[in-house]
Amino acid sequence: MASMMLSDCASSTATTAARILPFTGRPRTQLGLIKFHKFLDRVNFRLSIPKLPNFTVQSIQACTADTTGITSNETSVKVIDGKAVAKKIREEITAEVSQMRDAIGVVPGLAVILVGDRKDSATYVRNKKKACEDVGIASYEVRLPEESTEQEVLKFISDFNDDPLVHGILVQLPLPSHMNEQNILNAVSIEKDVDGFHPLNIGRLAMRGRDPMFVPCTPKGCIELLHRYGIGIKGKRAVVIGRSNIVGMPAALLLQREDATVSIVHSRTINPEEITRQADIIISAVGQPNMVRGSWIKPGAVIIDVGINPVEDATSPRGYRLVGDVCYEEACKVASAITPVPGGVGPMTIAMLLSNTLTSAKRAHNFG
Ligand SMILES: NC(=O)C1=CN([C@@H]2O[C@H](COP(=O)(O)OP(=O)(O)OC[C@H]3O[C@@H](n4cnc5c(N)ncnc54)[C@H](OP(=O)(O)O)[C@@H]3O)[C@@H](O)[C@H]2O)C=CC1
Ligand SMILES: Nc1nc(=O)c2c([nH]1)NC[C@@H]1CN(c3ccc(C(=O)N[C@@H](CCC(=O)O)C(=O)O)cc3)C=[N+]21
Repeated sequence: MASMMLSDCASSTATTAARILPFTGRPRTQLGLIKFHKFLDRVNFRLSIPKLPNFTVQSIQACTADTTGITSNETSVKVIDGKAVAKKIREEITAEVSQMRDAIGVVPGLAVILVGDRKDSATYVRNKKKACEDVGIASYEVRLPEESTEQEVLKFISDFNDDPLVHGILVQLPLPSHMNEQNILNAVSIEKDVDGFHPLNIGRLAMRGRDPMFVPCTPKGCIELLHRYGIGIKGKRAVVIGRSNIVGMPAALLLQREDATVSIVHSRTINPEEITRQADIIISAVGQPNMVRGSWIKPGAVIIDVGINPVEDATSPRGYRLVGDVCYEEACKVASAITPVPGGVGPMTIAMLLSNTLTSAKRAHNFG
């Protein structure tokens, strides 16, 4: 296994570099089965999560500084500030939550189920819980050990489905490999499916004239960014790179609903560069640092970079930093607008989760 530094795409001349991936080996800590939400108000339950995740290192292709042939527009690129937009949305949600509480004495509730002890998942769940607290949404959290059974997870889902205090249920992905993800996602009531991953919600998203109860948070956040920055979608050529159930596929469906003409690039696509270069709007959700180079981008295109890739960085206090799928420095020379990583789509995903939970509570109580 290689163990080298990943360099910035603007400065590296190396052909391979190190990529840091979440540790997927056997967990070191085993936690008992805890039905946490019943005790939430009384028990201050904390896990000790080390700051640094465990990593494995993989070889990847690095970017180089070679931008020959790229039309430069470095002075005019707009950085799409997802962090700032997400903050504004959270403020809007805070106001609505307090209105609802004052008017009918109800606060929205989000239940999060985390199975196993992946450090990245634990961090995401902690961030979601903190975001709920900040806007006044009640959060109920269940942490189950890696070796829990599917039946145990299904039982918690069933209890949350029946719990009137819970308006949204999120099962953190990925699940341990011995569990059937489909069975688990199917079990979430579509009225509480704030992730929008239930097949009925996805199916409705795909159909003309039908509306899902919820739209998946990350793709919804991407579209929300385009809207709030006044970037038109109708009639535009859009390319989505990646076709996962949670990001790429629903992002393509949403763009199509917004009247874009959509192409999807995946791992079997022949000549992805040529297809991507036709796009006015690129949404990349691949998980490969620096895959989308300056030469893949049509001058003036808008880039939404969903990728969150930890790469080694000895100069960072954490020993790593996050980069997207797009070679940011090269893209800035060609694109008209781009989301940074971090601070782009990530904070929007959490804001959309809060928004979906609020919508669910309003619907359940016929409020607003
Ligand atoms: N910002 C946010 O809020 C979020 C960020 N993410 C990040 O987004 C990225 C993608 O996540 P996710 O969709 O869950 O990942 P998946 O691994 O589930 O899917 C990756 C997709 O990328 C495609 N792909 C892989 N390699 C290539 C390649 N070389 N060329 C073209 N396509 C390729 C795969 O194709 P195929 O289908 O053929 O295998 C697949 O469709 C990750 O970095 C993840 O961390 C994810 C969720 C939320
Ligand atoms: N059921 C389920 N729903 C999800 O929505 C879901 C999931 N499972 N599994 C994992 C992915 C990943 N995901 C992210 C959310 C926020 C950030 C985020 O806020 N990122 C910050 C950086 C955070 C940091 O610095 O570590 C940013 O981009 O600025 C990233 C990634 C949601 N996911």
